[in-house]
Amino acid sequence: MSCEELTSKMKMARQNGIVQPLLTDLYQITMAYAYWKSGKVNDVAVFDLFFRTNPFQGEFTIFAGLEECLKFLVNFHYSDSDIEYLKQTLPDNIEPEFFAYLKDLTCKDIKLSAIEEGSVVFPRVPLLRVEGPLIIAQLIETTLLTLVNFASLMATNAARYRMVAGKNVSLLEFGLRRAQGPDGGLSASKYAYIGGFDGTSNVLAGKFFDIPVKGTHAHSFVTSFSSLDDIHSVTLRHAETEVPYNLLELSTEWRKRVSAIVDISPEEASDGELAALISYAIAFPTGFLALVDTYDVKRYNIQGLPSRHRQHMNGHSGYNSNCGSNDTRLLKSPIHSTYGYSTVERTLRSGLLNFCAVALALNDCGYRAVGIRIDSGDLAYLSVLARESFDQIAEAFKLPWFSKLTIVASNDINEETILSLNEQGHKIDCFGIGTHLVTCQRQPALGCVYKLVEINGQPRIKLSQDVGKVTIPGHKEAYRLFGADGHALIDLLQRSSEPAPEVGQKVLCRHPFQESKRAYVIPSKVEHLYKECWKDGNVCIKPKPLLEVRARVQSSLRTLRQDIKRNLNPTPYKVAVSDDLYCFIHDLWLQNAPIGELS
Ligand SMILES: Nc1ncnc2c1ncn2[C@@H]1O[C@H](COP(=O)(O)OP(=O)(O)OP(=O)(O)O)[C@@H](O)[C@H]1O
Ligand SMILES: O=P(O)(O)OC[C@H]1O[C@H](OP(=O)(O)OP(=O)(O)O)[C@H](O)[C@@H]1O
Ligand SMILES: O=C(O)c1cccnc1
Ligand SMILES: [Mg+2]
Repeated sequence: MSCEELTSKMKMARQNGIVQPLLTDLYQITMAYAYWKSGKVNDVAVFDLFFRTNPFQGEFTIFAGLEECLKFLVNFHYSDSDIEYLKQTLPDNIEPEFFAYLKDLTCKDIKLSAIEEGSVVFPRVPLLRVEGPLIIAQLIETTLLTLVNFASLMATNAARYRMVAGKNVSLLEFGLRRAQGPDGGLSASKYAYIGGFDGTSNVLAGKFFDIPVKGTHAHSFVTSFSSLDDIHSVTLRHAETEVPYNLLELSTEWRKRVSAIVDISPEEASDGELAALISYAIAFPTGFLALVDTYDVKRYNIQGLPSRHRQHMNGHSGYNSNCGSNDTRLLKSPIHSTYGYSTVERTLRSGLLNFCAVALALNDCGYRAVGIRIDSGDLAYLSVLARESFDQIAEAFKLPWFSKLTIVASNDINEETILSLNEQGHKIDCFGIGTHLVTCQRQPALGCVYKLVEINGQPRIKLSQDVGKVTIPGHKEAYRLFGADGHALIDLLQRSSEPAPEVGQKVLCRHPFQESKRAYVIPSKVEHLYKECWKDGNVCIKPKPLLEVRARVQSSLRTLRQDIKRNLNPTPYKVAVSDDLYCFIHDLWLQNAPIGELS
C-alpha cells in the first residue's frame, strides 16, 4: 500500500471524536501566537516525548498510543467553529491574520519518528521524535502526551497483570463502571487488550476495536427473583432432538441428587437463586456462566439479623476482617461461625448447589454449562472448594467435562492479590478485573513529557537541580543492543550524525550523567528503535491490527531478562549514551550552567 493510500485509510479510520486540535492546553495556543508575533513562523524544532521513571515500581514500560497519534496528525485541522471559539476566547488584541494562519494549519510539515507500538521501552529513551515547524510541533504537544501517557500506562499495567497471572489464565477487563469517565473506560479497554487481557465487558470497545466482549451477570439478576414462582417459562428444547424439557423439574431433581454428593442440604439453597439460574440458563443454554455468591453468609443469612449479631459474625470471620488490607500474612484459616459452618464454606453452599443442579439439568437437554463466577470471600479457598465439588460430580455422574468448568473470580483484584492467590494455590481459570486495572490505582500517571531538544539546528538542554530531569539535547537515534544470549542488554542513544552501532563491534556505552559508569558492549544484534511514521503529510507505516500489537507486547517482553521483569526489586535495565553524545551533553551543560559567585 502506498503512503497516500495508508493516509486516506487512516483518515477514514474511526477516531475518538474528542481528539481534535482544541483538545489541548490553552498555553499551546497562546505560545503559538507569541511565536507567530515574534517572527518564529519558519523556525524548525525537534521535540522528544519521553518518560523519566517506569511505573508500578517496575523496570519496564509498554509503549502504546501511536496509532491514535497518527490519526490525530492525519486529521489535524481547525474547523470554522474552532476558529470562532478561539476568536471569542483569546484576548481582543490578537491579530486577525493569526486566525487565518491557524485556519490553514495542517501537520504536513511535521515528521514523526517513533518506537514500534507495543514495544518495551525505558526511561529517557524518546518514544516519539517530532520534527518540523516550531509552532505546529508546539501546538500538538498536549494531545500527543494525552494519547501516549494513559495508553502506555494502561498497556503496562495490563501486561503486568498478564505476567503475574501466567499464560494459562484468562483475564477479562470489567472496569468501565469504575473508570475515569467514559473515555478513560474506553481507552482502558483498548489498552488492557493490547497489554494482554483476553476480552472486555465494554461493548462499545468491542465494537470499535474488535476486542472480544465477554461477561457473566450481576447480583441484581439473582436478587430480582425471590421464589420458584418467578420463573416465567420452564421449558427448554433439547439441543439436538428439540424435545421440550422442564428445566425446573430437572433442576430440582438434580439438586436433591447433588446435595447428597457435595454434602449440602437443598434447604440451604435459595429458591430465588435457583429461579434466577434456571431463567438465565434458558436464556443462554450455551453460555451458562453463573454468579454463585449472591446468597452468602453475609448477604443472605446475616443481613436479616440485628446489627449486634452481624458485628459478632464479621468479627469472627478470620478471612473477612483481614482480606480488605490485601495483606495475606494476616489471612487466617476459616473458622466456624455460630451456624456450624465456616464463613467461607457457607458462602458458596447455596450458589454452588444451585449452579450444579442447573448445569446437570442443562446437560440432560444436550448443553454444557460454562462455569461460575465468585465475587466475594476467600477466592483461593472458594475456588478450590468449587473445583472439588465439580470433581466429585464429574466422578459420580461420569461427566468428565464437569471437572473442567470455568471458575471466574472477581472483586477488587490487583497484582498483589493474584500473586498471593498463586502462592496459596487456587483453581481459578479467569480473573475479572476492574477498578485497580483501569484506574491504574497503584500509579495513576506515567509522567511522559515533551521537551524541546533542538531549534534551527541548535541543540537545547533543559537544566535542573535534579539530574534525572536534565534533558538529553539534540537530534538523536536510539538503538537496542542485544547480548550473546539473545536478551536485550542496553538501549543506546546517539547523536544522529554518528554511525549506527554494528553487530560484533565494540561500543562504549556511558551513563548519561555519571562519568564513572560506562561499559563496552559487543552486540549480537542491533535494533534501530525509530521508524519514520509520518512525513510530508503522509503516514509511512502500515497500522497493525490490535491483535498484532498485542502479540508484539508479548514478543517484546520475551526479549527482557526475567530479573528485569520480576515483581519484587527488579533489576534496572540500562539506558546509555554514546561517548560522543556524553561529551556533547556535558559541554552544553557547562555552556548553559551559570557560574556562581561565592561571597
Ligand atoms: N485468598 C485471598 N488472598 C488474598 N486476597 C484475597 C483472597 N481472596 C480474596 N482476596 C481479596 O481480598 C479482598 C476482599 O475484600 P472484602 O473484605 O471487601 O471481602 P468481600 O468478601 O468482598 O466482602 P463483602 O462481601 O462484604 O464485600 C478483595 O480485594 C479480594 O480480591
Ligand atoms: O472489583 P473490580 O475489580 O472493580 O471488578 C468489577 C466489579 O464490578 C462488579 O461489581 P458490582 O458490585 O459493581 O456489581 P455486581 O453486582 O455485578 O457484583 C463485579 O462484580 C466486580 O466485583
Ligand atoms: O460480566 C461481568 O461479570 C461483569 C461485568 C462488569 C463488571 N463486573 C462484572
Ligand atoms: Mg461485585
